[in-house]
Amino acid sequence: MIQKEKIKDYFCDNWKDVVDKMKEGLMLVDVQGNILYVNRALEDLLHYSREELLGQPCDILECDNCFGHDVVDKERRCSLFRKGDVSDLHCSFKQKNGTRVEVLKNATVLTDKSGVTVAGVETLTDLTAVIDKEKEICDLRRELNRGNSFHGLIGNSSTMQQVYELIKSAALSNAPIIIYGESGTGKELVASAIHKLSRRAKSPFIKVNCAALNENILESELFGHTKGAFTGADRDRTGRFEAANKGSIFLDEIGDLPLSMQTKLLRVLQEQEVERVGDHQPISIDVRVISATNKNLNTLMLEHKFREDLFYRIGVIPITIPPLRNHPEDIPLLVKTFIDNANLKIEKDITTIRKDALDLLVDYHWPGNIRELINVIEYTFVICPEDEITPKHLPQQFQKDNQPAGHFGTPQISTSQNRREQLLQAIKAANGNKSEAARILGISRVTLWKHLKKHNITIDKSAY
Ligand SMILES: Nc1ncnc2c1ncn2[C@@H]1O[C@H](COP(=O)(O)OP(=O)(O)OP(=O)(O)O)[C@@H](O)[C@H]1O
Repeated sequence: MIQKEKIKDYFCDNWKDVVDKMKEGLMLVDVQGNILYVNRALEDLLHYSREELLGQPCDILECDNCFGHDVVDKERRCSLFRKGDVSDLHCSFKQKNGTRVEVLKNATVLTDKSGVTVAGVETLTDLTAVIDKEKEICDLRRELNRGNSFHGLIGNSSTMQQVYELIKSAALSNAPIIIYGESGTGKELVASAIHKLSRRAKSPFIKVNCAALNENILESELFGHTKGAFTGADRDRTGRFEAANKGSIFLDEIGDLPLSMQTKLLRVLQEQEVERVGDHQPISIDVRVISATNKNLNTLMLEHKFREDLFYRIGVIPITIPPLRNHPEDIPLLVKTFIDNANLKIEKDITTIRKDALDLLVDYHWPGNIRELINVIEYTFVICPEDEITPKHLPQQFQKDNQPAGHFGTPQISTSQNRREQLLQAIKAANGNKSEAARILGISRVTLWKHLKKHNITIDKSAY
């Protein structure tokens, strides 16, 4: 007991020394988002000294996944205090010299004994080494795929050859392109191939997911804003259109763009100028627009959810990517490629897939397309202890007593006997990382979390 008290006293007196020993960067902020404290690892990570940061608004660090601010009783309040906590958020911060560093952010709110909020604490884990490793894997993957791939797109069928021909001719023109295709068919890869083959290849390729950004921030994301344009706009910010100048902008999920933004986008495309929010000074831009959607824009237009004039403006060259079930002859090559890729990533030595297992994959209807096929191969890597994939290693929807596949046919955790076992194997393969485990299983993080709770599984991070 005495020992415990002593340790407690030690922590109370020396907590700063303790947090200075941490490998993760740590930052305390007050409710307005002003920096109260940073540890040594954060100084090292962002190349600022403690003195330079203390008292500054945390916006100085330009987190690209910032919680934002609310205004409560006319006072600025960091939105973390409304959200409560945030875990494993992949984001980037600006270092003092302007370079961005990728980190994993976790944050929570600290309250005193009476429940009054006192501060927010954020920890930042440097992802540079992980990203370097991913890049290495990507290069090796590219090397492996050379000869079999068209700018990252795999498939030699005549159906895919037609798509490649269309990409090549579309890349030569400057006209706006719209890419249609079901989810997981490779629309982003096609957009990036068009950019790489175009005269704009050396300029930026900027991606915007129109469905992922909330309507309030979409305008400033796309067109930028000036300091003071709205509460929380503490500095000028370049929009994505300006960032894409001389290059291409990829507007993914354009069918989800709110009507108000459609009108603004149309104006920008007509005038080839943007105006930052809070400023009426037009800025000329030279950007090639590539859009994509898995929605039927004709239906959206009939329902008055998509503007007809914008439809004609963005859809000068339509490219439709076929669903995987329309070119099953590509499946063996895709499977081989994804097995090679998974071997690099998961460090197993699975060399082949048995013919009966491959036949099952070729005969399947692939509602989630190539993304689903990748998930299936990664799933088999978790399950298969041998060097050959056989039907018993495939997920539930390929088993004889199969139940209907779930949304997009992703590998579902569905048989009660092996459910727990599957979860444990995926967690092990993911080294205890929940996002990775969810990805391996082809389910969302929230679904994984529910399964873990149901099966009473806790992840002991220290074991990895
Ligand atoms: N032909 C292909 N060859 C190799 N990989 C592919 C191919 N098509 C898609 N992929 C891979 O499948 C995954 C999904 O592709 P992508 O994100 O481009 O699909 P999408 O059509 O944009 O999907 P969504 O509409 O859901 O955003 C990615 O990992 C991508 O690399």
